[in-house]
Amino acid sequence: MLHSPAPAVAIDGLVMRYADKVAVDGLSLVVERATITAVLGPNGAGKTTTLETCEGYRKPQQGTVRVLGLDPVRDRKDLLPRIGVMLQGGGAWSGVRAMEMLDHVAALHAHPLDTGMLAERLGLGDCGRTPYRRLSGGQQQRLGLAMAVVGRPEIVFVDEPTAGMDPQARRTTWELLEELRGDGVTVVLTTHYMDEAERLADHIHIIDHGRLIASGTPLELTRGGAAATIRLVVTRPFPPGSPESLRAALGEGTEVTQLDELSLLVTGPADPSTLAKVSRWCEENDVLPESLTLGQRNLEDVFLRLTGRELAP
Ligand SMILES: Nc1ncnc2c1ncn2[C@@H]1O[C@H](COP(=O)(O)OP(=O)(O)OP(=O)(O)O)[C@@H](O)[C@H]1O
Repeated sequence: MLHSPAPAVAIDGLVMRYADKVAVDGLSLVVERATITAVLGPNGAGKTTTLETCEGYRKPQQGTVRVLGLDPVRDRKDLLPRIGVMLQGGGAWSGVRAMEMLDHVAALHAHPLDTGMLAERLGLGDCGRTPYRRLSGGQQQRLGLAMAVVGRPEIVFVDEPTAGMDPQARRTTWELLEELRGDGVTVVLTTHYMDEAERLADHIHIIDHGRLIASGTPLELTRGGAAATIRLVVTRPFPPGSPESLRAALGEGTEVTQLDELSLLVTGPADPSTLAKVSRWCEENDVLPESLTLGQRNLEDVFLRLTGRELAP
């Protein structure tokens, strides 16, 4: 009987603690091969710890982690040549020149990509002789990405790949990640940027407090029939209890989340009847709207609704 290959990543009941701080709290998720999968979550959600466990840098304290069907700690030797890792801090020595570093990493692999072409592709052609510590933040990020992919890995883990990059560099990075997927490589990335996840990812796992709180394609996560948003911004702070009272006024099928003291987000049908109810509620509560904006529900709203927090970097 033919067996289908193991998923790129299979995490089951992972628990990771630092002293008595629980960083990952019973996380289970699967990443299918040849996808771009985004792990989204606010600061401290446990994303980096989870990735480091997949990369074999940390041993699961509870639960199991499998990457390409292998145990990242026990089978490290077999797995290492098959995975690429882009670390948040870059991972290069400060005095080494950019191209020397890339060539050094390439030499560790049996069938590396052409480093000159890869550097050119990522816009690093002009800074090949620049010492690592003199590269801009965005250049260091791109070099980190080049180092992660130069060995033609089957799966690449990229932690916030475009943090600190200008828009042009972000686009180049996205194109490279899409090309890798096209070649059958699995890309697992963490990001704070909703637009990045929405634009790039085939599948998104949202984690918060070390737990999986939602999972799906960008479309699955953002759809919800006529679900849309109304953003109500007011001139004076809302009276206490406003979200609850507005929710009661709007009735079933709507969610109200307070964004800050001057703005509320209503998720639900943004139809004339809901709008009329919002303005009637304003009148009855002596609240003067500064703006009332309609929008389609996006990932940012989904995240906000699930966690009550914005996903600010
Ligand atoms: N080496 C460590 N020692 C102690 N606590 C740690 C350590 N590394 C992480 N933590 C804590 O564990 C929790 C999860 O951290 P982690 O870095 O995995 O989250 P994250 O989602 O990657 O955050 P960020 O988006 O800020 O990178 C946080 O509360 C963090 O403070």
